[in-house]
Amino acid sequence: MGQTTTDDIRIGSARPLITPWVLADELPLAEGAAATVANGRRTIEGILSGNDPRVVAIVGPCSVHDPAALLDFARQFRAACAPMEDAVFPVLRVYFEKPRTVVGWKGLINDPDLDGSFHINKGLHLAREVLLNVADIGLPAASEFLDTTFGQYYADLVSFGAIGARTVESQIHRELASGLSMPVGFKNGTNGHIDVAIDAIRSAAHSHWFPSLTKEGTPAILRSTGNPHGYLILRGGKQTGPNYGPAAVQEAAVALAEAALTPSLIVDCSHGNSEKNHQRQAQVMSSLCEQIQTGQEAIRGVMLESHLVEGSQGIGDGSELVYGQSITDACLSLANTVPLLEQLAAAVRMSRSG
Ligand SMILES: O=C[C@H](O)[C@H](O)COP(=O)(O)O
Ligand SMILES: C=C(OP(=O)(O)O)C(=O)O
Repeated sequence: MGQTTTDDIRIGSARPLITPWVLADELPLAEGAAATVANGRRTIEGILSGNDPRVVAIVGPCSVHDPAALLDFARQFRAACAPMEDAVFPVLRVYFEKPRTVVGWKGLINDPDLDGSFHINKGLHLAREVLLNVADIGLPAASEFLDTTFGQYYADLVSFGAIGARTVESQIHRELASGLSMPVGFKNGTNGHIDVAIDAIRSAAHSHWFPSLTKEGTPAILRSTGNPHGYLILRGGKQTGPNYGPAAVQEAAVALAEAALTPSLIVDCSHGNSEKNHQRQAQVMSSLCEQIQTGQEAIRGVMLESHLVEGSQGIGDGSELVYGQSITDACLSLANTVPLLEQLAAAVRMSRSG
């Protein structure tokens, strides 16, 4: 009789994973792109820490599934924002990792062919390539870090990181954020409570020791120095409902100040704040503009889910998709997003002049 098996009983198969070093060697970061990333980080930090009067606008599809459509969006978004750059700093939402409520497509890295073939090495290549192209267009990128090691493959190309509502309470994500090189936004929890995000900002500001991967792919214990640029993102939630209104924003600003943090936050117009109706993002933006105009200084950033084509579509087998339409959360079209950004720019200008 053989030895009783106790290990890897539920691991069906394994494939080799490329190392971050090999990927960066194949897709290196050139000086021009590095400058775009670094300038983006610096500007976002300046705005969120209250030293730059502009507002950060993080805009783009819920998820990237078609790199060509994302880059098409990026070029049009950049051009549309050019006349507003005195008031609104544009950042492209470039999300590759999707946290699912139960199950579903988990993003371009996990399943780049959209068909359950899970070619993760291909997904990592595509993600890095997309981010290099976005930097070449001249836009800083924002992305959610979900897997705690994937950042090693592409974080050098990201100007703003997000920790999502489903992982904000997770210690390993707080450790990860403590070592990230860019400012990081922490969403309130899916129930809407902001205390967990404030705890996360405080935790990530500290140094941590945690296991990860070196660029060469070796397991290592890393020591972070702590991230002083953690910010709250209000996204509404199931128990509290939306939290973009004047009372909720003021309450959040007070809670940040009480925790000895900069009373500066970002409002996500989508998710719990739109109650998953993408068109309601316009209502959220109107309220934010009114608050900015009437002197609410805590609102330093907004997030909008937007793509070339309004709405969303089912993924099917991935072969018959409408170009430029989301396959995860429904988005506003870029055409319907630009007037909201113009409204925001006008509110920012007005608040500064008065
Ligand atoms: O942002 C995207 C979604 O809201 C998030 O991934 C959860 O999606 P799901 O509830 O459809 O799984
Ligand atoms: C999943 C997301 O948001 P949240 O964590 O707020 O649900 C997202 O922004 O893609």
